[in-house]
Amino acid sequence: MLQVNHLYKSYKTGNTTYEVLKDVSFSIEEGEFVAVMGPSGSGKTTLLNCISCFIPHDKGEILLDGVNISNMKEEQIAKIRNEKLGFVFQDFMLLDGLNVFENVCVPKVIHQEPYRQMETKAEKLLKMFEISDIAGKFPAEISGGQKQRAAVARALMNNPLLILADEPTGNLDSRSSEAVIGAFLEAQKELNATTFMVTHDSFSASYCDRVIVMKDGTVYTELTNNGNHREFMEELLDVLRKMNGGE
Ligand SMILES: Nc1ncnc2c1ncn2[C@@H]1O[C@H](COP(=O)(O)OP(=O)(O)OP(=O)(O)O)[C@@H](O)[C@H]1O
Repeated sequence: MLQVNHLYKSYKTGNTTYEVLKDVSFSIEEGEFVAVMGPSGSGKTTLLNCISCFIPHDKGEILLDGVNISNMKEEQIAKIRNEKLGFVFQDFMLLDGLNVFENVCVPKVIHQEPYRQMETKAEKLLKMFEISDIAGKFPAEISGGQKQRAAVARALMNNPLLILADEPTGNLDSRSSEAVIGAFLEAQKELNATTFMVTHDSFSASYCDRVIVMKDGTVYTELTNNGNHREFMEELLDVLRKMNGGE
């Protein structure tokens, strides 16, 4: 589904060039839920922004369902973002003037989809994420966990090939985080959704199939979940501790 091959990205500040991604390679299969973790400054957001086509990379390639989306033209990028990718952000990015139902429908409105079709799909997603009862409420009237579940529903409206989530539980307490991770897992189970999530939260990451750990702009290691999320969380915490120089 997603293949990242020998990706390099640097930022220029004045005369200085900072290499942030250095030969990053990995792949994600269809239907996988994968997290990327690592210390602050290790390049996680930069990696996500390159895959999202928000910023160009210097070298290497990014293949989405076999199509090379590296450094495409602006129009093509917009099409990929609208049709192939779904986004979930740390601060929800819901539109304050629209209710939950309308927010979830936004991607379909952009596509000018017939109302009845759009309504059926939105209702299905709201039900799946247990937010049907708040469909008529506005973002200011609902909890953070409910906002993020609405954002996950919105990301799924166009049946994207890949959902990109940037710290989706970063602003949530542990109960709400669990509900949001539950929404990603439900999307995986019911819709075979593929999700790539940047997170600092080992608890959330421990529900993923795989975790890619980054350090200094490279892939430090990849860990696979054996199905026991408690054991996986211990394993993750252990690797992060060791990487940070503990023991
Ligand atoms: N636009 C930019 N211009 C210059 N340097 C940047 C820019 N964006 C990020 N950086 C630098 O690139 C490095 C990697 O940043 P990035 O945000 O990708 O790391 P991260 O792993 O996501 O960190 P965090 O966990 O703190 O969000 C950092 O040293 C950062 O200061």
